[in-house]
Amino acid sequence: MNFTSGEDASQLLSLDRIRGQLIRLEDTIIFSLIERAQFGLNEKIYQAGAFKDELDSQGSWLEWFLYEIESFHAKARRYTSPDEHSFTPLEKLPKPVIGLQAYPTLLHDPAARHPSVNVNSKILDFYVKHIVPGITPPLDDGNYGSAATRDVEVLQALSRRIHFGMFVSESKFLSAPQDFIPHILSNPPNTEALAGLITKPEVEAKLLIRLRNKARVYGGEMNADGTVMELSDAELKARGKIDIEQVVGMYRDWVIPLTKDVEVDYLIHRLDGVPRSQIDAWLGQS
Ligand SMILES: O=C(O)C(=O)C[C@]1(C(=O)O)C=C[C@@H](O)C=C1
Repeated sequence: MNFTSGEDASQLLSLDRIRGQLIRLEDTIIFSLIERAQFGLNEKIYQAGAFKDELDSQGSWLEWFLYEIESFHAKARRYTSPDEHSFTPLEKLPKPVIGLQAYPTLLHDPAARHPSVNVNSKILDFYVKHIVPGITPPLDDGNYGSAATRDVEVLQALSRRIHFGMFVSESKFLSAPQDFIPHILSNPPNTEALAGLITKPEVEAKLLIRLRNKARVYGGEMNADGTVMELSDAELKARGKIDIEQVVGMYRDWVIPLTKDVEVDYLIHRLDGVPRSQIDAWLGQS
């Protein structure tokens, strides 16, 4: 999201605007999966300690890549942007070399910074265990650097998409705080009721249809003369471009559920530090 476009918080937090970002990120995610799918699985790059002599580390080759790339990006202040979350713990990364940009305050700070809304370790886990083996042939082709470079790109895009749940949640909360407050204040917070309030089945259904169509178009092929080749989903998969079912399944089973977890985890802490007078004013709106 361009946070410094000069628009005010209510414009930036419009649900249509945020959903537009989620739709745009679908393109990034599908293209980066297509890029990764060119290479073999290269299982070794995900195994802890497989390169311990070369890297002097017990972590995996991919974790080393994340650390090195994120170290550079941290210097360029990437992780000071409210929609960016590093996979490497922030305290292990270098400080930005230039001053911080002034971002508008869109999120409730204590909720946005709460550790429970950072789901990067879950993203890394499902991506390595379920997505990479689903989209790549089970080969070791030695392209360890190329494969890990693409992995980092997919992971960064997935992380942005899923943590955008905080903006979705803030937008929904501000449009009807009186609906959320009783469930946040109940002891323990009523996570089921909160999940019910943020879930929009019709939006999810449209997303999965759109995603299938996008994956088919972006993974499609043309002849050298530019004519579009009519290929079935199975033929596309056989050509090794992208497995459409894997893309749709990844969103259905992981991306949407984790986005909802982020939304609910953010809401649970949405009233931390908020004065009682403000809560009463919100409740009085009903
Ligand atoms: O668009 C929303 O309202 C969202 O909360 C995002 C999202 C998604 O992950 O795409 C998640 C939950 C809703 O059920 C619908 C869609």
